[in-house]
Amino acid sequence: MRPRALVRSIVDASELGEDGVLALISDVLTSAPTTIVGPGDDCAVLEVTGPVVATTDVLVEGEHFVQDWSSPYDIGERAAAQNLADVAAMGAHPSALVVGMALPGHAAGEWVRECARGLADRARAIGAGIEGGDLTRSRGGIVISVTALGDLRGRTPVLRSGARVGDAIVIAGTLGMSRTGFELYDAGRMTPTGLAEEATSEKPVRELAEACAAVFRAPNPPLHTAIGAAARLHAMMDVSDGLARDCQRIARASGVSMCLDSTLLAPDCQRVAPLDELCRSTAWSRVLRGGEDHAFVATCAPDAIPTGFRIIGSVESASGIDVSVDSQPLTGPLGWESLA
Ligand SMILES: Nc1ncnc2c1ncn2[C@@H]1O[C@H](COP(=O)(O)OP(=O)(O)OP(=O)(O)O)[C@@H](O)[C@H]1O
Ligand SMILES: Cc1ncc(C[n+]2csc(CCOP(=O)(O)O)c2C)c(N)n1
Ligand SMILES: [Mg+2]
Repeated sequence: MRPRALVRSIVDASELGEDGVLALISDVLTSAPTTIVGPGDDCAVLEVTGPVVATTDVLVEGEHFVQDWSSPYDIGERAAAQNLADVAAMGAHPSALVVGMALPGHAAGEWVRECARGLADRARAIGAGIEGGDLTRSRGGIVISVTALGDLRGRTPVLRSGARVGDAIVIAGTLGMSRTGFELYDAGRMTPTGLAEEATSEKPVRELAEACAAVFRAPNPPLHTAIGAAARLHAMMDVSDGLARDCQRIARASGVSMCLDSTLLAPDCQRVAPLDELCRSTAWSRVLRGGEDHAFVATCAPDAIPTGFRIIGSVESASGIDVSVDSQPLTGPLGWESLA
């Protein structure tokens, strides 16, 4: 099992200095074989052919992760995963990550190394390198900013604006698990050593809670499934803010209505429902409005569902209602609102 405790004692970033921290993580940051100049110079130099996709996501301590809940390795994996999911959601192959870290002076060098290891392991698993970054001081909490680049390999990008009337709405990956994990941590029911003793004694429920907590700490979206399906998909995005909110983004970008079918989402609800008593919202709400599993929601011709995707609804002509469930408009918040 990975070390989950924050190791503060070894050597502080302020003692190590920028060059010292860089030296500490340099062997962890593996560059891709095709890279011309990796970490160490003013810029990386990458071999690129054709269009490049580019995306950035910023993770802020207290907003996106909490050190009491997540290990530095988890946080590195999460930072990589959510950027890799954005690249895959365009139908592109991730090729490079560039990582900025703002660290409080007391952050342990070992913390940074573990975080870098999480980043590098996830990047390597999909064939991408960590090609550079920046280290600076933060007088607040830790901030990690990841820029990801990807290669379309001759394909056209899969946009949010491509959904067509008559398409099926399809999904690959889990829904509601990250939100369930978040609610368990937030209520103090999930602790670094597992589900609090008094929460439940049923083993399957404990295992489910652990699985949801793991998805919250570091989601594992099916990147290969999304990239492999791209040629058949008309529109796609990764679900970061909630299924309903992200369907609304596709609806608005494509000028269509996204009609979800609750019976087709029932398996997702049933998966997380055993934890209802320990959560503050219902399984249905966690599935519909919870984000951060980074599942892929897409649309495609109903007779051409790609491997690894399943139908959850249909695309209909714009009715003034962006997202409906069983023909009823959704009321209340559709998902996470970052600046609220
Ligand atoms: N500060 C900014 N400057 C320029 N463009 C931005 C800025 N912030 C967001 N955007 C653009 O707005 C769009 C939506 O951004 P958003 O961060 O919501 O992406 P997302 O993939 O939907 O969500 P998430 O950040 O949860 O992955 C993206 O195309 C993004 O590049
Ligand atoms: C400590 C803590 N509190 C709440 C959440 C939930 N959360 C934060 S950002 C976000 C959506 C994407 O936002 P952005 O657009 O900022 O990337 C969600 C669902 C969390 N991960 N950690
Ligand atoms: Mg996205």
